[in-house]
Amino acid sequence: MPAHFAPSQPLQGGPSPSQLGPKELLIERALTRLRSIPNDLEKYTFLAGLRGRNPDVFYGLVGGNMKECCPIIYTPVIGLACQNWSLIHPPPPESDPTIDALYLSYSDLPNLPQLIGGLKTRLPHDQMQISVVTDGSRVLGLGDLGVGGMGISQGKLSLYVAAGGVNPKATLPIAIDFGTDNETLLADPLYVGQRIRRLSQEKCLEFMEVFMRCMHETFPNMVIQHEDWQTPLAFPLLHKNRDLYPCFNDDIQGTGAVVLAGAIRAFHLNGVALKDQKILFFGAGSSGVGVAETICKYFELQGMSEDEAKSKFWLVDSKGLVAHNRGDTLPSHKKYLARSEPDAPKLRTLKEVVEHVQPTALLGLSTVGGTFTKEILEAMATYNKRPIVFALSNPVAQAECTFEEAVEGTDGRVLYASGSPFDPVEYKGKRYEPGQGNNMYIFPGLGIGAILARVSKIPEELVHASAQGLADSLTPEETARHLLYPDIERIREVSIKIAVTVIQAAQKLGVDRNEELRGKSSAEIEAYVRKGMYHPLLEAEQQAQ
Ligand SMILES: O=C([O-])CC(=O)C(=O)O
Ligand SMILES: [Mg+2]
Repeated sequence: MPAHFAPSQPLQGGPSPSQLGPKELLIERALTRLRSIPNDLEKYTFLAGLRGRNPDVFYGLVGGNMKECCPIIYTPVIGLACQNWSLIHPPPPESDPTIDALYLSYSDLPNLPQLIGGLKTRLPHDQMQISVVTDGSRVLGLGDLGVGGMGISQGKLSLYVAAGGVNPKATLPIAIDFGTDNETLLADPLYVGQRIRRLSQEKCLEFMEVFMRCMHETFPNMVIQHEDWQTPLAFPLLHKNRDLYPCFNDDIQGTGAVVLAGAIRAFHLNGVALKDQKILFFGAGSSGVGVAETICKYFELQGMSEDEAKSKFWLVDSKGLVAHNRGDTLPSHKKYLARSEPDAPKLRTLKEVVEHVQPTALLGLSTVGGTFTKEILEAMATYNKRPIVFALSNPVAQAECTFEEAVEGTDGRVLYASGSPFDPVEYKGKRYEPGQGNNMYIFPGLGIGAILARVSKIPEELVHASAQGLADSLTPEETARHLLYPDIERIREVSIKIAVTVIQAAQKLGVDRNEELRGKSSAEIEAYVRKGMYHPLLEAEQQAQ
């Protein structure tokens, strides 16, 4: 498939929205229409169409109604959209110069310098700020969805705008078609990607090396977010590029940071000293290992030696406890936190490991729904006054347990977070509120901070700073309610706080290139961040960017 551009959909006839009243009225009308649509996928296509036709109204609507709109434009409904991408993705009209989606494939490799270089004149904003790039090989917990991964790139960028205040014109979603190993897509004549098997890891990395170089040469200040790459590509991409370009992997580092922030709160609330925490991970892919290593590093920063910090972690994968003496060859990303105790090879199931370790915290990043059974939850409640249970796999059906199951299994004592949204629960006459440990709390703030500081790269310290910024962003009222994360409706304020923390960390490390911000106080940096943000309700000429 050659590179092609899929611009936003033009309005078909009729008066333009600007003739229909002020933006506030258009937003109210769109919200009323949205609420009248009974089907989730139709709600998604309605909002995607609105984003193309009138970004200000779309972002005004989303920004003012985060709780209601996020589950549609993002997890979980975005998963459904990616699964149905061939039926719903907008066709690429030749004439519209606005680029809303860029598809590339391996056959573009010889022309990448011209193709990417040429974007500079074709894109609507000469200062592109952020791109989210996927190959769709591991979309949420849904597996290989081929070019359907474009939905994720667009969904993440919508949150960059709504939550992080990035100018929508400065965002570029990219899906790279390296084929697919999804049998259903391979057999589907309507599939919009190439119906070929996935290319080798070597070919994908060869392509990505040129891609990253061309992107950086064309847009030197652009932050690139790698999203939903399967583990064997995610780690090499991160390790090869993190010291060369301003880039990060959202599943490894963004998820790592958001879970760390929730864990900092949970460790405080369960009242167990850090040195006595025992953390068990179910799932040892890119997200599981990314989160475990982020929390492990935090323990070191809190004064533990590396070995002591590592001793607090257990990883479980489909073969049981991850251990050096298990008898199989461990992939490199699993080695760092692999155990060595002599009885490790005997522990083959999650239940066996839970009973053996008696963890204070059980974190699920397995993509296998329902694996935190009633028995396991009840066991966690016998070991702990306040058991920490994070069911982080996405979307909803992949969550290791629902919030209701966690509350019932622990008699209401659980400290719970999930990746996808769950409703509050009434149990024995009391109302309980879940936390949503989704990287959406991190990447908009980390990204806008990195963009505004014009960082040359994104070292791990910046990721840790974003987690700290998030953990510090709860209001006294949210803290009193024992919440793990702030209210999602405040996500812009939270992102501003994270951005300031990230900018200051970048200055401390000397990876910032924005001289205008050097020597400024927190309050001055915050004012700068606020001023640099896109506000959908302001007219174009009032926008700073
Ligand atoms: O997109 C989300 O909701 C969180 C995430 O990165 C993933 O599950 O891959
Ligand atoms: Mg992801």
